[in-house]
Amino acid sequence: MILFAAEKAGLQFPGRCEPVFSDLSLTIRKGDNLRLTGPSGSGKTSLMRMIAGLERPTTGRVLALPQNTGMAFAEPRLLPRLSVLENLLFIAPDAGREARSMLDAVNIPDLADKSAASLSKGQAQRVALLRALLARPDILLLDEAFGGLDTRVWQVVRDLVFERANRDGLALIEISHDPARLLSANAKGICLA
Ligand SMILES: Nc1ncnc2c1ncn2[C@@H]1O[C@H](COP(=O)(O)OP(=O)(O)OP(=O)(O)O)[C@@H](O)[C@H]1O
Repeated sequence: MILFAAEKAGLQFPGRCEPVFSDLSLTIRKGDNLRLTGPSGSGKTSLMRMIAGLERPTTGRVLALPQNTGMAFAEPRLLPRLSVLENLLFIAPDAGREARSMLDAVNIPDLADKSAASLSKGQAQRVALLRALLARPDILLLDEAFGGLDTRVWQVVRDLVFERANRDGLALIEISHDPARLLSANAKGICLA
């Protein structure tokens, strides 16, 4: 099943002489694992935003967009005035039981009622991932999302993502400058120059 397709897509921001990328044809199917690579400023995040439907190509065409995307970034972007659980229920109001069980799965069951503003970066990154998963995405987009995690916690996170990927067939798209922090060892690389 095709979740995203672009044909010869290019993206140029207003006021810029050069497009960020051009002539990019890409198809993402259910269950795919992709890694976006390329130097800083080459357009990895911009391409992710296009996959999520947040940027439109300025040349070429997008032929298919996913219905639901989940995104997590290096900066967790939680709502600081809400508790951890409230941040999760904001996305999925009826998923209280699932949210608590996911907090348990990533080793932070005691943080449910803590203020999001009081979390460490690694704790907040885990909550941001759970929020992305609770959106029931077809595609999970991870943009340097796990730099704050120690190896043991990172492995726990990886297990949860793959359990969901196997259950729901979600496609996984990752950006990480550190190959050791890629969840999928079998990800196909898309290199932006
Ligand atoms: N909204 C925007 N308006 C104008 N220029 C933008 C916008 N978003 C990104 N850019 C520019 O597009 C280029 C690609 O940015 P992007 O964040 O996609 O790169 P990246 O490969 O993800 O970089 P990094 O690895 O440093 O995170 C950069 O030159 C950036 O300044």
